[in-house]
Amino acid sequence: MSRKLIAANWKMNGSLAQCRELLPPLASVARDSLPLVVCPPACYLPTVAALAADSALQVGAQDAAQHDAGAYTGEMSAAMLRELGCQYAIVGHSERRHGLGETDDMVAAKAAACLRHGLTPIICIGETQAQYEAGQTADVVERQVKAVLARVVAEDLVKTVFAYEPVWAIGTGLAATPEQAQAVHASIRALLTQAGGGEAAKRVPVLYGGSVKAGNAASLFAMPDIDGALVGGASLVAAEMVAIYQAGLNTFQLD
Ligand SMILES: O=C[C@H](O)COP(=O)(O)O
Repeated sequence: MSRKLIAANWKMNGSLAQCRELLPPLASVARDSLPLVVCPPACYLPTVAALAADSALQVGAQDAAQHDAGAYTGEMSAAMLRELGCQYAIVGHSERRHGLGETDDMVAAKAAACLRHGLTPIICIGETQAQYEAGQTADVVERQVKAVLARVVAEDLVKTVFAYEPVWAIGTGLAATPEQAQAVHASIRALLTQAGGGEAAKRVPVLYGGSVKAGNAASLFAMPDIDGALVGGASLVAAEMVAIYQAGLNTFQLD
């Protein structure tokens, strides 16, 4: 299995009409050799799963509860998301960490809940602008990765995906340079090696997110430790998302 992967995070955008407009072009280009995961708002998951059904497209949620069931109004469990047709769930997106107060430990618990129910967690990590300017990127990323490692055993680590998303690059049009992102990705890979041995380092995709678009995707994908992208704004434009995916098909060495 290739460790490359590209995911679209629609955030709180879209409509039923947009699902019907955005899915067919993606379904027609998606290949098994490079997983393409669409993460719409939860209410559109059944529609997106139905539209993806006869293609190689895969479906992901934007969040998953840390608990399996109970009195947690508004939450959706990993098992429920599986029933809706999800194979993946994003956890720990910075908009939830910083906007909704999710802690490192909550994010790690969400990743563990996904793994208990056969969902692949796409675990987001990354420093804020203030942390970046204070030279704290390496420490922040290490702390966020280690919180996950404290809850996920090495055997399960190979079933995860990490996404490095510097908060200052999200939705700003100011992507990290390929070299900046590569340096952080290499440090994440080193942490995975320490925790899970060579197997985890070899198999866990480490995606980059933050202002990825058709124009910069290929240069990011050319870096040895950048295994794909978690795309926000550009994923709402079918032609952009198709072009980003095609940059992956053209740049990555796929099995
Ligand atoms: O999950 C996606 C990221 O937050 C990136 O968003 P963006 O591509 O709009 O910068």
